[in-house]
Amino acid sequence: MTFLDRLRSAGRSNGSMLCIGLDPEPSRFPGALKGDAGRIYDFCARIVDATADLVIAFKPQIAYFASHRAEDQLERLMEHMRRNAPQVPVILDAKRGDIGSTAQQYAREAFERYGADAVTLSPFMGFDSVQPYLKFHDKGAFLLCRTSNPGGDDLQNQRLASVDGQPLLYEHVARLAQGPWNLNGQLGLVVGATYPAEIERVRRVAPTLPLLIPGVGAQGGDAVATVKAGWRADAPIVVNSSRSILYASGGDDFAEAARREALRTRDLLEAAKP
Ligand SMILES: O=C(O)c1cc(=O)[nH]c(=O)n1[C@@H]1O[C@H](COP(=O)(O)O)[C@@H](O)[C@H]1O
Repeated sequence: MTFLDRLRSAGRSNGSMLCIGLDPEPSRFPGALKGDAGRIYDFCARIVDATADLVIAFKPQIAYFASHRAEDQLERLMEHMRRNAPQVPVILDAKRGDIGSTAQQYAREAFERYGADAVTLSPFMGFDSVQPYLKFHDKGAFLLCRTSNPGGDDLQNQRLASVDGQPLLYEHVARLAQGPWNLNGQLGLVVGATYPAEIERVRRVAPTLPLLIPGVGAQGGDAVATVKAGWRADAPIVVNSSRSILYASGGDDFAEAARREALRTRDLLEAAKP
């Protein structure tokens, strides 16, 4: 089964395009867990167990684990998700990007060490920095295209006078991912929910790619406009929300509160389908 098949299957069975981002920040943990980096696994596993029937994917962000020397807890969490939510694909958010020989190591880290189904990558260093990930044929890779942050403008919105049609840089990334770089149909794109008009422009260039769309919830992206701009019956969109779900409650009911917020967000997204 390819990554895209797994994504479609989870989207169908859970009736969802919501992805929950696992960005554990111990200082924001509730009750007895507060401040305890040794409980990152416990916190995330509770969230996963409370929401696995509501999501199209989970997206752990590697920095939230590595900065606390908690890679072992990320390994345990990946195993936990494989065991308890095997139908839900896991996107490791690592935003890697390096020369081929180093990229091979990053690919092994994501797909062999952590067993992720897909990874996020920066396309800045070009095709040979992406290719090592594509050798894992059943895995996926999302290339940063039009990111959700304001500084995304600095480079991604530059016009490329040297390329036919003079596209913006992010449109060129979308064109490469839809066409020549997508050797085995493993690529997707990251576009921010904070810029729905740009999602529409990306969709014009990349009509069939899966889109990972972070920025609803804490970053204030418009969930309804996002779905209207990006949703296609045959190309899944994966709309990520992290903080507003993880920290929906600061109390011991955090998992139940996360479930309520996930349900609300899932239903809001589903209702916006054209
Ligand atoms: O690749 C990403 O996931 C990503 C790309 C992007 O353009 N913007 C963005 O916020 N993200 C990630 O998505 C998550 C957003 O978290 P919240 O703002 O708390 O929902 C974080 O893990 C970010 O690192």
